[in-house]
Amino acid sequence: MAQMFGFSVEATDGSARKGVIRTPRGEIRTPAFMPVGTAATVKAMLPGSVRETGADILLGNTYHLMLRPTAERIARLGGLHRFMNWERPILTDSGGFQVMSLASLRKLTEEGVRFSSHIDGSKHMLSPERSMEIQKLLGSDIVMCFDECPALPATEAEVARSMALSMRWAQRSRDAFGDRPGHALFGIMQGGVTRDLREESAKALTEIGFDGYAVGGLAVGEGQEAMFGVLDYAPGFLPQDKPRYLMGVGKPDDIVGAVERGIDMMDCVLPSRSGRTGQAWTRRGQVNIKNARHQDDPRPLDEDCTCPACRGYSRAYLHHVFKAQEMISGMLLTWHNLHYYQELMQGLRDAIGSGQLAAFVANFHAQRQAGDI
Ligand SMILES: Nc1nc2c(CCNCC3CCCCC3)c3[nH]c(NCCc4ccccc4)nc3cc2c(=O)[nH]1
Ligand SMILES: [Zn+2]
Repeated sequence: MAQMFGFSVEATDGSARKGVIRTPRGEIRTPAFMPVGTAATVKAMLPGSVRETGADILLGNTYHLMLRPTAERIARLGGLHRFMNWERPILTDSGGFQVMSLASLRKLTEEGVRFSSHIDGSKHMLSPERSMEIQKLLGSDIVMCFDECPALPATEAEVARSMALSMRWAQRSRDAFGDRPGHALFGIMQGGVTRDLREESAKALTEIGFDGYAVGGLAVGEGQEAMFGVLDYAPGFLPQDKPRYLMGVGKPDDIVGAVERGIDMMDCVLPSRSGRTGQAWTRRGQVNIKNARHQDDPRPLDEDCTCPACRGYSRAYLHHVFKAQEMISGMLLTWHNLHYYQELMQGLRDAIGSGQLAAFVANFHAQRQAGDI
């Protein structure tokens, strides 16, 4: 029997679930945070270090890799896992979201999106079929449907039209994906902040049938309150025996709130991107290490953290290497942030497993102070 893709829920606490996704390349403990490896690397991290932080899976991207070095070249070299020396699961986004936020001269039609590369201006096209082909060439374990995420502000009519297009593209993605044992295809729910549209989108995706379902169209500027408002009902519209993936989220408190509302997987550039700019996330809140108040501070970022940055260095040192723009600065803070995010996920998994999520969440908020700590 070809090794399959499967999801099992081990425990629940309210709407939250603790589970595991089984893939031929390894297991993914949920709720899971997926570090982002945009250009076939989690910036400033070796793959072994990403694993040491506790990550079971990381993200790749159709848009960036199709432009450079191209999916065909990566396929010729043995696929993305071999290419970037990460043999565990990889999820790739379908490219639609990045085209709309990064490419120039974009032309959106029923067929797909024509655009010019933000790297060298060359002309490209993405469609459900081409996106499936690229993700297959990359060899990703979890493939995302090619969708359209409407930019805000958008009227309800525009959101409805965009959602309908994404549902037609979801069917075309499903048809083009074919039958690939051990590989998964996830649908992406759209519908903005409108309950009826979200329900309609969930129904359409469930009828097509996917191995997992993402909640898309959020974390696009609507704010945490509106996002949680949607998450109060949207995950419940999706099959409860399949993983639910909230795309592009988020800050630690966004993650906690999403898990409470039934989300199993999340990805965000925040911990790595902000780490490179000197922004550390800790259990007691944020530390902007470039702030002069840290230049004589002998304490670690976080006394309770066991990451290399916190065990080997003072805030004074981290402040220094950021001011001096030394490469080690981004390495240490990225490692710390990814380590903190994975520790948060482990805490959430343990709390759900022991029916203590409410207490965990209360303690999470009680420890956090506003401002720079
Ligand atoms: N298909 C698709 N992708 C979406 C994404 C990209 C998720 N990350 C992919 C990852 C692949 C590798 C390259 C990087 C991206 C989203 N990201 C956000 N918010 C991010 C909000 C944010 C948060 C922190 C910093 C910047 C932006 N909303 C999203 C909605 C959608 C969506 O509906 N459809
Ligand atoms: Zn640390």
